[in-house]
Amino acid sequence: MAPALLFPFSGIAALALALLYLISRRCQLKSATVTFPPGPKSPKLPTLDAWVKYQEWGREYGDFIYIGERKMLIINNSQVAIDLLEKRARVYSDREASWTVKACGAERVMTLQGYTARWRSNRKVFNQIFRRSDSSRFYAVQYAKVADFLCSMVVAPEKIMQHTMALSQGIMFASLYGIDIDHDDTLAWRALETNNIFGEIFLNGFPALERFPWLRFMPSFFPGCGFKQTAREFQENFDDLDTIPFDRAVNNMKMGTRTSVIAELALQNEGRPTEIEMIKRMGSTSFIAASDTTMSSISSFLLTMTLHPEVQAKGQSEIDRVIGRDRLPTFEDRQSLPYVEAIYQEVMRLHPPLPLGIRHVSTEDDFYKGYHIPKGCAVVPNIWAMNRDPNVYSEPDKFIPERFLDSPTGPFTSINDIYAFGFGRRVCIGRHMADNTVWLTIASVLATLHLCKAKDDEGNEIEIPGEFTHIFFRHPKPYHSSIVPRDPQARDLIFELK
Ligand code: HEM
Repeated sequence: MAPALLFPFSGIAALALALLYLISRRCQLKSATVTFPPGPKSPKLPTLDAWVKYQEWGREYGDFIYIGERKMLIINNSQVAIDLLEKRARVYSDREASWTVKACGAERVMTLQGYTARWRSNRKVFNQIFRRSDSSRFYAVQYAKVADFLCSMVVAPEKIMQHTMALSQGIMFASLYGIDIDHDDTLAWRALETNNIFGEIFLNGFPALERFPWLRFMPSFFPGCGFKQTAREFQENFDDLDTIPFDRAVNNMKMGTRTSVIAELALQNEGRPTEIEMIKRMGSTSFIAASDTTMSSISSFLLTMTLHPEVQAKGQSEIDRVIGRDRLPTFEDRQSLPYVEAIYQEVMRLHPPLPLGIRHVSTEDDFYKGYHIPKGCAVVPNIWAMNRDPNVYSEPDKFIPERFLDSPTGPFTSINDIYAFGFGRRVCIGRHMADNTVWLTIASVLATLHLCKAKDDEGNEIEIPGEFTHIFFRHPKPYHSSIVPRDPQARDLIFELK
């Protein structure tokens, strides 16, 4: 038979097969006595260190736990996360559309948008800026801001937290808008406040509103409507973050004083209001998504170096051997510094800034390992537990960078293996930039600074409890330490850069 004649039959056959597949899948779903994955019945969900509790439940119920009452699946095992969130990304890439998100107008933040055409368009805009192949466009800012950071750490080491936040925020503002901001700039405060509310939105939402959605129609003074004030603050802060830096960047370019990634994108899209809105939102969302996370990773590194002087010394000696003492590390040196890489990997393993990632939501009924996962299920990747899986990591709670040197793949693995950046189609879009910022900071601090415990008036070391925050974003709590240049040569190097 001629191929042209075969065509309609093969089309019909394909259709019939697809139909059969759908029917058999439906039957599969129906015939099964719908067994949900195991999990505690009506548990009280923890608000503090939830990742630890979920890990404990994992020991009792297995690698994935279902909380029926909440339609929530908690994943404690990386292979399960890969199977569902990556291999079945078509089904598991939605986000929760809560009343809280709506009340805050937070659907404009890409991170919270459903798996829709709007999200896809936004992700394309982000990708134009943050794709791996263009990461080098941020190098100059990253070098400059890390150099500033080293100076600040020497000048006022007691303000370690402020400097770390200023570094994370500063890199983002300068990279996108070409603007330098101080940590006390209004925009920096706006971002911090917005992030705090963001944490609240992610964590539990506004419980009263979630329970009684009709409260959204009530005035602010109505009992239970306190959330309205928070929602208003979020919107106002976000409006400012959307517009103030964007306008400054565009003005700077018009005046010919400074160009920037955002201003150039805006120019290319002049007269296209929808695109301009997306670009504005890309800026503010990046800023919010980047600040606490990057700050957390760098803070965790600083704390671990203070607590593990032997690791710090090994990192320093690798840098001295490979690079010498008369310059700072650059991105070109990265592949020659396996121990520094192992330190970076170990920080990201033990201290993921978002221990529970960001929930994905399923858009179809699904079956996995004989269990039913219903449509609309919120899937919580417990990155914290995955990274402490005793079947993958020996002595998982200990900080041992050598584990990456000794692993068959070595420390230079794919960025996709760093679960701290999330999974599948929703994986962190800024991960290449973040990876570079955190690595460069680690290498530069090791090259120039000495971190150790502070001493009291009697010369005794002040113990560091090594505590971390417990809610949503996880980062070290303030502690006392001593930060000084490694020696006069390092001091000169730091101040020469200024
Ligand atoms: C150490 C730093 C960072 C960490 C640990 C981190 C981690 C994460 C995680 C866990 C997610 C959720 C992924 C998922 O849903 O599976 C995420 C999403 C996201 N991140 Fe990051 N992030 C970091 C830095 C950044 C930076 C610098 C940007 C700048 C653009 C950024 C922008 C975003 C955005 C926009 C999303 C939402 C993606 C989406 O929903 O499609 N992040 N990040």
